[in-house]
Amino acid sequence: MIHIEQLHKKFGKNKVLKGVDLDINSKGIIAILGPNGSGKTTLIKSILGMVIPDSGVLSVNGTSIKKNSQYRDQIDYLPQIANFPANLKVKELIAMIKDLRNRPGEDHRLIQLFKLEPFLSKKLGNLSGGTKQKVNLVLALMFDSPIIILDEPTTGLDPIALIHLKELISEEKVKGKTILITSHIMSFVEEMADEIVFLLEGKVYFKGNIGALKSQTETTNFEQAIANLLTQENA
Ligand SMILES: Nc1ncnc2c1ncn2[C@@H]1O[C@H](COP(=O)(O)OP(=O)(O)OP(=O)(O)O)[C@@H](O)[C@H]1O
Repeated sequence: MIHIEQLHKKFGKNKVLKGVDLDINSKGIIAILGPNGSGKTTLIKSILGMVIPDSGVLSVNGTSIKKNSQYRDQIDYLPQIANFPANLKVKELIAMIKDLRNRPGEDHRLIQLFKLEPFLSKKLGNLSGGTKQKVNLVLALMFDSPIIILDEPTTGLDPIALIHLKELISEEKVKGKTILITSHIMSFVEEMADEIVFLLEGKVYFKGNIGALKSQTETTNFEQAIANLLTQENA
């Protein structure tokens, strides 16, 4: 489904990805974890064609993504920081994105779920951070694509919205989708993820399920297991 081989990316002298090898063939929820600045967003953006790697192989569904943009229609993406045009109204942005993707979207259900009706005629620049994130989620989840990539989806959400988000992600998983998620909220990851990919020093340092991670790091506490991975690296 997603095949990555020896992916390298540097920004100036900053070598961020230093030979990432990663195959994602399974359906379900894959959490991409790693310390701040470890290259999670860079990796995600490389898959999306938003960052051009310096070298390496990257293919989605068997087709190299080089000079190819068609594959992106198979992916729904939630960016970590949504830079919405401040003067646009929420309903105008939703209509614009539906128009751009030229596909019907399930926006009404998501608007209802996140109780966004009172905000539809408000300008994006006037919304709170959490409300902006709910709009971000509507835009990412309203299309029915087989691959979903969510960069820090829980940011700013209140507990009710977080419950709805978890339900939505679980529904997509049941439909047989592949869902890549980055998050620093370990309780969220432990509850949701089928598989962990841990980036460190520009490479995939660990890939496996939570049980394997816990046994490798000799702890039953997930947060501690992640901390132990880092200590193992420094040992
Ligand atoms: N467009 C860019 N130009 C220059 N440096 C960049 C650019 N994008 C990312 N970087 C650098 O690449 C490194 C990795 O950033 P990235 O956002 O991929 O990390 P991350 O693992 O997603 O971090 P976080 O957990 O903080 O979100 C950082 O040092 C960052 O400053």
